[in-house]
Amino acid sequence: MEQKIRTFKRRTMLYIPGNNPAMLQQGSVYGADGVLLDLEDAVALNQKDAARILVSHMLQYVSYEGCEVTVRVNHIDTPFGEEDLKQIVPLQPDAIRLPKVETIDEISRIIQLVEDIENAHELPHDKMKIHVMIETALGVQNVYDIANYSSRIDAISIGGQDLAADMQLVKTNDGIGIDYARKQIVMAAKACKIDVFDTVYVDVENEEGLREEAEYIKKLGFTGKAIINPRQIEIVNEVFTPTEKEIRKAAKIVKAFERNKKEGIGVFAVDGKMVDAPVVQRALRVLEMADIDVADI
Ligand SMILES: CC(C)(COP(=O)(O)OP(=O)(O)OC[C@H]1O[C@@H](n2cnc3c(N)ncnc32)[C@H](O)[C@@H]1OP(=O)(O)O)[C@@H](O)C(=O)NCCC(=O)NCCSC(=O)C[C@@](O)(CC(=O)O)C(=O)O
Ligand SMILES: [Mg+2]
Repeated sequence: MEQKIRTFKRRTMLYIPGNNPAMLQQGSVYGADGVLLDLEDAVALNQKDAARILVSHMLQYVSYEGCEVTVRVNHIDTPFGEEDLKQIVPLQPDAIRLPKVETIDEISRIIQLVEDIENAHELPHDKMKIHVMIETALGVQNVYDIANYSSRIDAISIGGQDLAADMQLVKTNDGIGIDYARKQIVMAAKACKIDVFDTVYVDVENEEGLREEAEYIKKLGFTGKAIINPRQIEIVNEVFTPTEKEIRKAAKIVKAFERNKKEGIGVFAVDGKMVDAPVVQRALRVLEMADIDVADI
């Protein structure tokens, strides 16, 4: 299977309401790895057209340098979804994020429409990536087939607020109700070798709670997390950035691996712990996340 894991950082993706010019203008200055310009649930129904126009202007005239720019469009079956795609796709943001995808039929219709629009504008099909959001019980059941549908899908994410609503549960800070879905979605992403993003943490004032949740979802295997406020960036970035200790350990493993490889040794011990190929692979990932070139260690 084609290897699709991205090599650059995607720790934090900051949602910005698509009808808020000030927030849209300054969204990339806070240090998030990406911005999510939102036409969907952050925008009231009577603001949908205005938001689409504003986001289109921002994509053309604001420099989001250093940030991955993703636009979340409305669902294809709403009165706004098709027009969102018609206006946004020609501007080719780095990615579009598709909310509440539930079936292969939906994803196939959306990708067909995206590619029809690209054809009409003589645009390539391999530049703008597609992120799929899983936000309903049916979506969770179909997640692997959806994620695996097209090589343009390079990330999936869980929408915890909508999923909790669909499951008719009260979303608690410990995330128990959506835990199965988180794990299922991570596993589907890993099987497809694509990135996977966690849902937002809505309690903006609760820094400790955010840190705990970020640490938990990192352990589950998430690539990063959607966030809603600039104050959340530093905490999540920190959790997803390797510590000095982790970097030193990873460098030691990789160096030992290089030494042993020359002598034909594939399994050995570092500080009393067995090291074999998967351990080396994880150590390399730590160095990659810390922006350290193996040649420099
Ligand atoms: C939460 C709050 C109201 C708090 O307001 P506050 O007023 O207390 O904010 P303050 O901290 O005081 O702001 C200090 C300074 O930062 C600026 N500033 C704040 N937020 C900024 C920002 N986002 N972007 C750029 N700038 C920002 C602000 O303008 C000010 O600038 P300045 O005046 O110059 O000092 C505000 O942040 C906000 O609206 N957030 C975005 C909410 C949003 O997009 N929701 C939809 C996406 S979720 C969803 O749909 C669920 C999901 O689909 C998703 C999934 O999980 O993926 C699912 O189903 O789960
Ligand atoms: Mg949602």
